[in-house]
Amino acid sequence: MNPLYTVAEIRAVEYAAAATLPPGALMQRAGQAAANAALDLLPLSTAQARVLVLAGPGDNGGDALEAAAHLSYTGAQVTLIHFAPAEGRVSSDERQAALQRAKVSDARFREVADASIAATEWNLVIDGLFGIGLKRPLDGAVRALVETVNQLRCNVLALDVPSGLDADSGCVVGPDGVAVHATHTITFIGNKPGLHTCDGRDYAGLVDVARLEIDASHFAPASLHLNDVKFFSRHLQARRHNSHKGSYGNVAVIGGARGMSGAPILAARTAINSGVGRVYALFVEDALPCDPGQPELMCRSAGDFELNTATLVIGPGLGDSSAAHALLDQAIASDSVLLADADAINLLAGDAALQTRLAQRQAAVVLTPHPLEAARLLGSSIGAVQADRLAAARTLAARLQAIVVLKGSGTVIAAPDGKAVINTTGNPALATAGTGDVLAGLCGALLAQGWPQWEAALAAVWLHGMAADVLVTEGCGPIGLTAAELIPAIRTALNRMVQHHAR
Ligand SMILES: NC(=O)C1=CN([C@@H]2O[C@H](COP(=O)(O)OP(=O)(O)OC[C@H]3O[C@@H](n4cnc5c(N)ncnc54)[C@H](O)[C@@H]3O)[C@@H](O)[C@H]2O)[C@@H](O)CC1
Ligand SMILES: [K+]
Repeated sequence: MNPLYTVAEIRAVEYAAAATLPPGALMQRAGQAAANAALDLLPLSTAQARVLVLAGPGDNGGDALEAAAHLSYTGAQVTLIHFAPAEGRVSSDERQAALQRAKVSDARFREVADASIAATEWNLVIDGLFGIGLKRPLDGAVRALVETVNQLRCNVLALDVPSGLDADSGCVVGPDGVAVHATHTITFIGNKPGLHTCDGRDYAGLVDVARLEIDASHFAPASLHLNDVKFFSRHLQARRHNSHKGSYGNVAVIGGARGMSGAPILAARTAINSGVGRVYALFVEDALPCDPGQPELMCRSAGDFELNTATLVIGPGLGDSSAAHALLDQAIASDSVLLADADAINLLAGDAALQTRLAQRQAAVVLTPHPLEAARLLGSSIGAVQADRLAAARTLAARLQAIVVLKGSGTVIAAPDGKAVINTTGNPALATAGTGDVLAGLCGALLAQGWPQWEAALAAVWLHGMAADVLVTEGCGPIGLTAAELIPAIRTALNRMVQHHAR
């Protein structure tokens, strides 16, 4: 189910597989797969197609050379920019063989200066500059070339990884780095986390995996996957006729410092629209008498509530007052399932003893930090969290013995045992105020309806992103989508999924 592999794991598979195959077989298969992917992106009559192939100094360049030779035999007009290995470095044997094949093909080798890159109407660019062997930021002539290619308006097919992107972390390498902006990526042997999180989604475009016919026995079990409905679909249960509101749990959202009452309202509205039997909106200060837009919510002062009677979603607009701190303390001490978001995470970051007690809780805990909140908890910086989002989420999950949902492009969900998932739904419409409150309310709703914490987190993140994706296709975003608009879209997505999956 959509496993993801680190560079070290891919190298191990490659090493084991290569030992059982004729020399060069994997590169030849990669080149053939790349050519096939390129043909899918070209006009039917390839004779007129102009293809620019960039071949770097390593084996990623070898894949590009193989692909260039194949494409030239289809009649495409292939221009090849070839970077030889740096002085003192030798080509692998398979790369040398690929170079010979490209040289005897109809592909035309050109220097960058003679290729009229910016002035030509290319049908496709193939990026085979660097793959998983990238070691440092792109600079010099290669950087200038990538900047020129990024100005072109045609499709760009990256081989294995868009050059300049780190395959493990999804970061563009370097403080002021550049990377190829691909519209499509064909990645080899196995899928890679860096194509799906941090900058990855912006640079990789549509990702396809070419396994290169490697036998399954060479792959170790993966601890990292892309999110998939199959991971949580068995919890999408049809409702029984003989049920009542007590059958679907209680959620209490705790937050709403002065001036911040919208945050718990958004979370609470999401919870009631996601199927919870009873939802309380609890305010640390100045409780609203009711929510006229959602009168089903019970609005109360947080201090008067018996915390053991509901799944607790604490944090939206909670603030950092001593009353807020005391509420978090009591919530952690309660026996209830607990989701901590936003200000609850900030308060936790400043109180090591509370973190220890959170880690020792018997009842389930889910945390939903964005990168800054995660950085506060880790005592690091946003830059450090984003540089390795998987490590940040896994470290927090292990330390706090909680499911951690590290939000952002390619949200990472991590468990204390190290397993992790990267989400695939969602889009930049979610980069607006209140969407985190909606996610917290949705996840709390699933927890209150009896979902285990891991599956609740996976489903909540998936549905939240899917609702945004549907709204964008309807023209409600990505510009100007509001968090409240997600709520009915989440309800529709949840009901459709239950209709589809439940027995
Ligand atoms: N070896 C094999 O069996 C296979 C390799 N494959 C391809 O090989 C790739 C990995 O090949 P390599 O390990 O040679 O690595 P790359 O081709 O990604 O690049 C490594 C080369 O680039 C240099 N380099 C790294 N960063 C640089 C930078 N910023 N500026 C200038 N030079 C830089 C390195 O010194 C090295 O010479 C994969 O991504 C994949 O595309 C595939 O063909 C599958 C099979
Ligand atoms: K590449």
